[in-house]
Amino acid sequence: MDKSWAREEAYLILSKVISRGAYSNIEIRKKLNSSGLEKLDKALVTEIVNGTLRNMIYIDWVLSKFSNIKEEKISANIKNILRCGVYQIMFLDKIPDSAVCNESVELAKKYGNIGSSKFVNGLLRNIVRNKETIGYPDKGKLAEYLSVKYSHPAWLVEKWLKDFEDKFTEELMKSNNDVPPLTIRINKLKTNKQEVIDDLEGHGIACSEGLYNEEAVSVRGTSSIESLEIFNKGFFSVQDESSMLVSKVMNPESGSLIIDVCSAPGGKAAHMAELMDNKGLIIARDIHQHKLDLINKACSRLGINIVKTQLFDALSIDKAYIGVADGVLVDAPCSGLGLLRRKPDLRWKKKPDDLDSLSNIQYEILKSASLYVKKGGALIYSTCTLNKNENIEIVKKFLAANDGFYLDNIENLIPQNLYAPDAKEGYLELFPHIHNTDGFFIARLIKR
Ligand SMILES: C[S@@+](CC[C@H](N)C(=O)[O-])C[C@H]1O[C@@H](n2cnc3c(N)ncnc32)[C@H](O)[C@@H]1O
Repeated sequence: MDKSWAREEAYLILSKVISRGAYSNIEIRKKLNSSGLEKLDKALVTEIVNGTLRNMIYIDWVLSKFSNIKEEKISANIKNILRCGVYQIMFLDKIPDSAVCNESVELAKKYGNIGSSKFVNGLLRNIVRNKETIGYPDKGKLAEYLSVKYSHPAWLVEKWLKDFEDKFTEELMKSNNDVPPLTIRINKLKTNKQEVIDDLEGHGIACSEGLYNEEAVSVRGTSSIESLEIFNKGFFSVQDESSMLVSKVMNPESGSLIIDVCSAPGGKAAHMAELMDNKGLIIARDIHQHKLDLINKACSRLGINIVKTQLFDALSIDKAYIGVADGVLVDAPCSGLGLLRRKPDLRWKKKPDDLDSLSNIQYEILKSASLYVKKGGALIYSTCTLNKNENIEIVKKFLAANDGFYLDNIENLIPQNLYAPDAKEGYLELFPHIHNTDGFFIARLIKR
């Protein structure tokens, strides 16, 4: 297949994501499943789309340094063609710069006009001539320097510089630009780890042990693991190791009653059912019916029948379950700042206001959910974000108003090799640059 076609596909996906707010992972999957691209071309499309999105603030900074036309006067199509071009020039070795310039010019003729194609030609060739000396903004203005160098929005960099040490913030941002590992969770109800590894390796997929969880396997060399027969047979689920640790911290006993108040698409509910040997009852709730359907589909694939889905708003109180659950999981809707390396478009879709509104909802959900926990039962609060106001601050606020709960030492529930300095205090934080997992927060509270 012609490489230029792959790069045009990348530009079209990128335009949809940037200009029309589509989700990059969904658009990439849709396009690649329907196109006749070969494996290597698919990898190139994915790399250009995700790489451009990950590095967009830096790319726009480079463009602004060399463009003689103000950014707001450049049409969206031309801006996106330029962004793809600059990404390939600055970050990819495998495509000659001259080919990138020529193809960007052709795209500009097709999706712009002759005038804009001349502008693209001049601008990109100028960047190619100067690419070794472009550099970054002055390090003296640390927030601006980090924001441009690692392409994170300035408001987020400023926030993290307040919450964490400078070096910690830089390392976190750097690792957000890495391609994350793909991890699967073996379903012990149907198979064992070796059987899955043998099958995957037979398909040319490289496997290695997970870092922390015995049921985890890290896989490389595939973009379509969910199309394999053993996936359809329910032998495994795709899940990051951070998410697996939530169910470990719940530590549900076989035969127990668990209420998962924000459960779709059901990754943790299914994992808890596997840990419970499919015995007991897990009530899995969400406010979206179409998302509950995903849980039912996953459970039926995995051979799980103890998960009962219910459409229910976690902000409401269900009197039928007051004080009866052995465990309640609040895997709260959150700003998702722990997923920036997995979802490259998230960093510029989030706005600072989103964070404040979420923390109120999270607190209210935790308050309602706590009512279902029986004496001695566990209340787990988790998020996939790195924002203290949505994490430990929510737990502290809850404890200040509810002395019937206390934070429980989780040292014996988590793997020995997991760096978790706050485990004794009842919670843990995971960071991509420290743990090589998604960013996560998990706390375990017990009802007195
Ligand atoms: C972080 S996700 C849960 C992920 C899930 N626990 C898993 O492991 O697959 C948060 C979920 O909360 C749901 N949600 C948001 N607000 C809710 C509410 N008020 N009541 C119930 N569910 C809610 C969202 O639809 C979303 O599916």
